[in-house]
Amino acid sequence: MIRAENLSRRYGKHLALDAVNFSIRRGEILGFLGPNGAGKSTAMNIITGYLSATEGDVWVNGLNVLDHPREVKKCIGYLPEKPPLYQDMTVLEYLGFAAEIKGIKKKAFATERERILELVKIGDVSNRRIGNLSKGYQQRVGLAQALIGSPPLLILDEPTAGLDPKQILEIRKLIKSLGREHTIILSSHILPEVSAVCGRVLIMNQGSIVASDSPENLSRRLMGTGRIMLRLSGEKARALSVLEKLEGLNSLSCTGSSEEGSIDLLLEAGQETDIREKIFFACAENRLPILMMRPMDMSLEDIFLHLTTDEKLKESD
Ligand SMILES: Nc1ncnc2c1ncn2[C@@H]1O[C@H](COP(=O)(O)OP(=O)(O)OP(=O)(O)O)[C@@H](O)[C@H]1O
Repeated sequence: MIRAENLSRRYGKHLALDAVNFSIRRGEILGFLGPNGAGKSTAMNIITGYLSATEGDVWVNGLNVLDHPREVKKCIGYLPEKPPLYQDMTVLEYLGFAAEIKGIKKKAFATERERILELVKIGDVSNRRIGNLSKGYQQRVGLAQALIGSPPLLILDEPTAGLDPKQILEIRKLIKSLGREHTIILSSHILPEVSAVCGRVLIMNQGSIVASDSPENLSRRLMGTGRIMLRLSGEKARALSVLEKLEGLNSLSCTGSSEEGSIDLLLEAGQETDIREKIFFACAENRLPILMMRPMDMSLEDIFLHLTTDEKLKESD
């Protein structure tokens, strides 16, 4: 559905997008995830044709965005970070206006209007002035505008920004349901958002893509069995002397004691190294009963920080 090759964008001297490559299959819900300034909006604006790339190409539905701007725009429903809603118009007036701008005939719009109002659940406010609606409702109106003309591709820039927790859940649910009929790209700097909604995540940082995978695979890949929490019954000094001899162990520390006569330990091995069996046999041979052994999961939050916190970022903090 979308293919981007070597996309770069400079703003003056600043390289906001640095030769990124990605593609999106039809039917995917893809999340652009990254801290502020990572280049998410820039990438989205290039795909939609609102911004030109300094270098590189994007194809939407096989059409080069630069060569076929009108056709490409027709395939895309775009919800910018700050949707240009006219506060003095009623919802219906605004949607009619948006349809007109998209070149959709009045008759065609009239037939899809009810479906869209129903889909984004704004039928009950359709005659109210946009300026009087809550932020959540305004976001729905923005989404309704993007859905006019049934574009196969939806691009949603920070669709839940500024909403309260209840509104966030509702919009996420709505986006998920839209995913049945549309290919969707959404950007977010909120991790739970992308893991809740997206099938695949592109993690961006400082204009580059630092990871691309499903939320589950990202967790699995980085989680590994590298860090293990262990609770043993026995004496601390003896436990440490047995465990520190383990092959493949990078670090060992005692984190306290949560049961009488036991000791809690944190063991770290290399990312790809599974030392659980070694721990078991070493403890068994030395008569140190294992009360608990648990690999420590790396949350998507940890992964994100791991991938996006580098020396450059630390310097600028
Ligand atoms: N019109 C512009 N002129 C100059 N610099 C810009 C312009 N637009 C964006 N930038 C810079 O380009 C970089 C990428 O911005 P972009 O808006 O794409 O990031 P983002 O990941 O969408 O961030 P956010 O979540 O804050 O919207 C930032 O450093 C930003 O300051």
